[in-house]
Amino acid sequence: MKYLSTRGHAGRPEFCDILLGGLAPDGGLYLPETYPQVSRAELDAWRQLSYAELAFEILSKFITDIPPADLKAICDKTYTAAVYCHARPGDDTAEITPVHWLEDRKLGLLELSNGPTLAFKDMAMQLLGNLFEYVLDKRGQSINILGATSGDTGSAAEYAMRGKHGVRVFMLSPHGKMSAFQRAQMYSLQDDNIYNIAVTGMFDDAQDIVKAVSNDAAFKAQHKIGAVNSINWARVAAQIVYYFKGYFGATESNDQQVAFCVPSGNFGNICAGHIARMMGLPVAKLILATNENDVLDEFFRSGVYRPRKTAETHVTSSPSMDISKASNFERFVFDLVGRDPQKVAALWAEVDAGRAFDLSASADFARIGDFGFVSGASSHADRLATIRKVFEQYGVMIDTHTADGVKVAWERAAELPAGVPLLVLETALPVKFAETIREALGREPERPADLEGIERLPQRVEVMAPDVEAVKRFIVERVG
Ligand SMILES: Cc1ncc(COP(=O)(O)O)c(C=O)c1O
Ligand SMILES: N[C@@H](CCOP(=O)(O)O)C(=O)O
Repeated sequence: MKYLSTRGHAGRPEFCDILLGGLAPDGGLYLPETYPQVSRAELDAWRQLSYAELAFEILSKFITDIPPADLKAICDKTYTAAVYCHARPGDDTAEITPVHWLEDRKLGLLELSNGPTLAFKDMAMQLLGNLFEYVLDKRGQSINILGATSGDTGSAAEYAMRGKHGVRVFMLSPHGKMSAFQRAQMYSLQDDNIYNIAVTGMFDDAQDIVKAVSNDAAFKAQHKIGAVNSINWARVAAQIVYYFKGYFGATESNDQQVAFCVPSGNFGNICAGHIARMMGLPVAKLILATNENDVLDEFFRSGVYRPRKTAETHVTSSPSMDISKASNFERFVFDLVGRDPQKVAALWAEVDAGRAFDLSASADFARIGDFGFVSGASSHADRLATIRKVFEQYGVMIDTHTADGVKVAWERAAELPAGVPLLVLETALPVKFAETIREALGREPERPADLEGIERLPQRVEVMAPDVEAVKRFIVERVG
């Protein structure tokens, strides 16, 4: 499988090169030259598979430069019940990502947050940790990962990369904007290969720094800079598996369709759903849910993409979705405009100059319905009401991001064809956002025993202005 850049760069790398490279040299994002298709016979054969087996089948379609036996071993090593051990009490722990029905076979949660850091990122990030180690060992190389987090990517990446040979992680987080639990998860790590930098800005400032460093080809090559954010295709590829697993969990036959509602920020998770649908997974609708930072909801309703500036980005009680410039949206727009890299490059020249673009009158936007997206937004009050309602009606405690999803799912469910089950992707567990859970329910969230007292551990973090050169200096001083 060869890959191309959304902005047209001529190289046609294979998977292992883009795993280590992250962003394309022209600043675009990598996508497969064509989306592999899944046949009915494959769907029939895959229905019974475990998560590890399914991941292997799907990833084999995208990764053709790792021998199948090695890829199988990496999937088996990654997806074990011991790693995904934070299941909701009473759920089938052997299944790794079970569906927890709220309304029988109608509305359910796809439990993706049972991994080490209690967020959906773990499912993909644990695989990336093992893929990096495998490829670096084979090539005798090392990598310095520069990442940005609004709260969950950071800890998921750091837990996945701790102790991996040849890997250092430099993670930028928004100073003072994450929950106490999220800060503790990252900043309490004392491993030699983990560096936390809190920037005095929002996630988008941190992500801009990551892209600026990555776009400095000489610095990137000299200091072996890599990425773990969903700008790295490997993250999106690993996230595609969620949708197939969710489909099999929610349906009884491959004649059925399913719908997904996805709490969204950087558009990485739902982008994987879009690709699963393009591969032939029977997905009736992809429902995108935002919080008060509603740039993406605005686009799907109006055709106008208007990234907000830092000062206009709200600090909310679903902080991991406090994103106003969604990196992966570029991947979707590439498909929307007929995979025309010149059009994408022109649109992102506007975005990079701090401006909006408007596709509302274009023939491309006229086809938006073909992609199955609908959207909605949620507020702090909605979040509290949804957390309460789900707890009172179904006895289930959900986190603030999942609550944004459930709120929008309820709003849009009536538009689905009759009999289509709707899964909300559970993107984190409630203990990560205890303050809001207390506000909603007047009680403490459930806390896994192994994460008891994490907020009291000593923390190690460097606070810095959002300055590309300062971040580069920090890296150089540590890697030599
Ligand atoms: C808990 C949670 N929910 C939702 C999101 C949004 O996902 P994405 O950025 O892939 O759209 C994130 C961030 O990735 C997250 O951490
Ligand atoms: N929501 C994420 C930020 C987006 O990160 P990505 O790695 O999925 O691109 C976070 O919680 O850090």
